Amino acid sequence: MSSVLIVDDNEDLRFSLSSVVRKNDFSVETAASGSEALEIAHSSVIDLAFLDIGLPDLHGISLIANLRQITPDMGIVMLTGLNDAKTAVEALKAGAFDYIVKPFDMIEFTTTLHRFMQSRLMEKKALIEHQQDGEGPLIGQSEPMRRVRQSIKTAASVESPVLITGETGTGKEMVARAIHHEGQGGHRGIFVKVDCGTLSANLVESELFGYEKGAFTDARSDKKGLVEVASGGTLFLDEIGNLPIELQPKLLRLIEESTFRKVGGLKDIKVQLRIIAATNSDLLAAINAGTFREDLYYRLNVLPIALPSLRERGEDIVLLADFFLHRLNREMKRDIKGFTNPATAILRSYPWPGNIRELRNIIEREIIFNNSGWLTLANLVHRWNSRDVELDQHLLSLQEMEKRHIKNVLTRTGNNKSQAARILGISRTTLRQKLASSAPDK
Ligand SMILES: Nc1ncnc2c1ncn2[C@@H]1O[C@H](COP(=O)(O)OP(=O)(O)OP(=O)(O)O)[C@@H](O)[C@H]1O
Repeated sequence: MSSVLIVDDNEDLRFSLSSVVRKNDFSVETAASGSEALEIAHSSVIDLAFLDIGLPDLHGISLIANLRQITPDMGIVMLTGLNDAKTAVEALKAGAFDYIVKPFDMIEFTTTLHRFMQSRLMEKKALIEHQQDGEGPLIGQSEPMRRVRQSIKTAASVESPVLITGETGTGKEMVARAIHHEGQGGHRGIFVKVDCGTLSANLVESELFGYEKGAFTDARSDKKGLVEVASGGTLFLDEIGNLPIELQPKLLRLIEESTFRKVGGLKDIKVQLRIIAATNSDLLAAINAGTFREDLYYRLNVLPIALPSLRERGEDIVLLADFFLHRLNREMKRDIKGFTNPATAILRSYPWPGNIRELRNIIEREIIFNNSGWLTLANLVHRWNSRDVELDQHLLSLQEMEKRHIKNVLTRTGNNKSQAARILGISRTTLRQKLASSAPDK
């Protein structure tokens, strides 16, 4: 939830404006004086402040400068008196986003509030533009996926942390995005992803929490961390098992107390955000190995969602394959008709160690090299390097050979089962069993 600050010495106005802000799903703080406002700005992440021009201790215009020193991109809307065009202009020059002339009605106030929040959302989205892939519908009707959908609904309706587990490529990030979009955060805030596995301990800390000017040699100015960028939205911590142990207490504090400190910072900053973590490693084993804190694990694991592997998802495999084919056809301006029957059988029996990501990539490659209009997945067969799969293949072909051989012998003997059994070297009962198990539809 984004945060709004109302600064006015009139208590009634503070009360009515803050209830309008709350009704619009933003969180709100109020201050009756300039000094109170500065105190709040020091200790909370504020997106937008409405400032009365005539405060008891400070002129509104000087307060703009002071607030902007603390949070350079805080949006400020000046509440000016009638016929005070000069102050309004001064406020805009000092960096205010807009001004509203008193007495104003609540529609004007709400419109200004939304106009600013909308532009703030766009700015934040631009900051993390490179992260916007991974959007799209969550495909799947299998029983395990129905349960996952139910968990997404539950998670979206509360604010507690969520821990998503599952093999690589099973859709952990997609599920995290779905929770964000269905939940509160989706209306107002943004989804910020941090890959804990790709940065060194030092970098993760400043990337996550930001730093203050002078925190280290290169820190020539303050830098916002991703926690602050995600304020009002969702922070997605991917590969949480790789979060350096020395940073784990800082994350625990963020979850438990909703506060953090920038690198080199002396004050605690309050922030409202939703935390979703994901991992494909065994966190309990990491706890035993001393690389993951048990208290953090239990704090994150309030709402666990375990994603099934693709091979456990039955008919979803074919649904997903059709979905990717359809989408890639459109994106690549191709007109591939579908999968051949043997290719569909391969889709169902391949173990998909790389799960949905692997399925998508294979289909994409097949489309690129396809000239016939139907995907055969011929390359996939060659690429199968898993021994189990090869074994499965041989077993399947042996079964097939046995079936054909029995059929041949029966034809030669005019369907005489006793004679056929003798030739085959098996009993009549075994022959009957084999015939039953290789019935035409099997
Ligand atoms: N249910 C789904 N429907 C459609 N596409 C999906 C689904 N689940 C995953 N995908 C697609 O599969 C790919 C991998 O998904 P995602 O990145 O969410 O997996 P992950 O579990 O987070 O992977 P990793 O563990 O490697 O980070 C993405 O391209 C995603 O769009």
